[in-house]
Amino acid sequence: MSKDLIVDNMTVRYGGFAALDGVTLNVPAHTTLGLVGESGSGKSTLARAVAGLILPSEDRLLLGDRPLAKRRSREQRKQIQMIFQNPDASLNPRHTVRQILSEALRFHRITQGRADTERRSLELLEQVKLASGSLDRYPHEFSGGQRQRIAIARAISVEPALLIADEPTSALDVSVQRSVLELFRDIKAELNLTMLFISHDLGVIHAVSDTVAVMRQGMLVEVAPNERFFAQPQSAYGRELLAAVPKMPTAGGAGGAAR
Ligand SMILES: Nc1ncnc2c1ncn2[C@@H]1O[C@H](COP(=O)(O)OP(=O)(O)OP(=O)(O)O)[C@@H](O)[C@H]1O
Repeated sequence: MSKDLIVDNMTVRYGGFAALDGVTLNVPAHTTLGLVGESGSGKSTLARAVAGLILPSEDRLLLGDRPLAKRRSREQRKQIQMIFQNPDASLNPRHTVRQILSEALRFHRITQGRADTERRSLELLEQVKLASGSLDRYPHEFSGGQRQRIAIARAISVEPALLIADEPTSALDVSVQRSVLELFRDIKAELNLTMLFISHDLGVIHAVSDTVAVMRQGMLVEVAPNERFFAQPQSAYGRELLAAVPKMPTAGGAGGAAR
């Protein structure tokens, strides 16, 4: 079940340096927050801290009405799944797709028994538009876009409340990027997910986000509804980012079409 994400005053320090400096944001259930900002602004740090992969120095973090513990329980780990720029980060190269999916399904007790796991694995492949024959293949036998689809199948297999995608299309070429963005749009609609979607590419952010958050030097400088941000950014830095894009995609282009 999809849930609101509430990040209240989150700070992450590396030594004396605050990579994340008192970030507060709210992602309502069933919506996608697109997080944009230059390299080093703290986007991945925020994603990793929300996912529980790094420990914030200070914060209050809620998913639904439940605070997330510093040491996450199995249930809490299940509720937040993450997709990385490089799908290989979450795919064991020595495991077939069947093993990758069944391991996640069994660990989080989503399915019971071999037949149930097989049935659900096939459903997942269909959901991410991969052929059923993919189950017996290894990650290296797929293209980069297909591997990202396997990583997405693995992430949604455990029925998360929140999906975090950190530059999930940045390593893909443009045509593949578009089809993976369409997949994100489809699964968000089908599964009613809450999503935190990170990209330095404003076209991608325009395509997937309900709300846009702009990050700079570990702080949020603007949070606005998608249309409003792209029509009239309020922050000087938001205006700078938009001005740096040669030409925004039109309704028929990658941005508009994948919405
Ligand atoms: N483990 C670490 N130790 C020390 N500093 C770190 C560590 N991880 C990140 N940083 C620093 O924290 C800041 C934010 O990094 P982060 O990766 O979150 O930025 P980002 O916006 O995701 O950048 P990019 O778009 O390049 O991935 C950067 O200055 C980075 O050098």
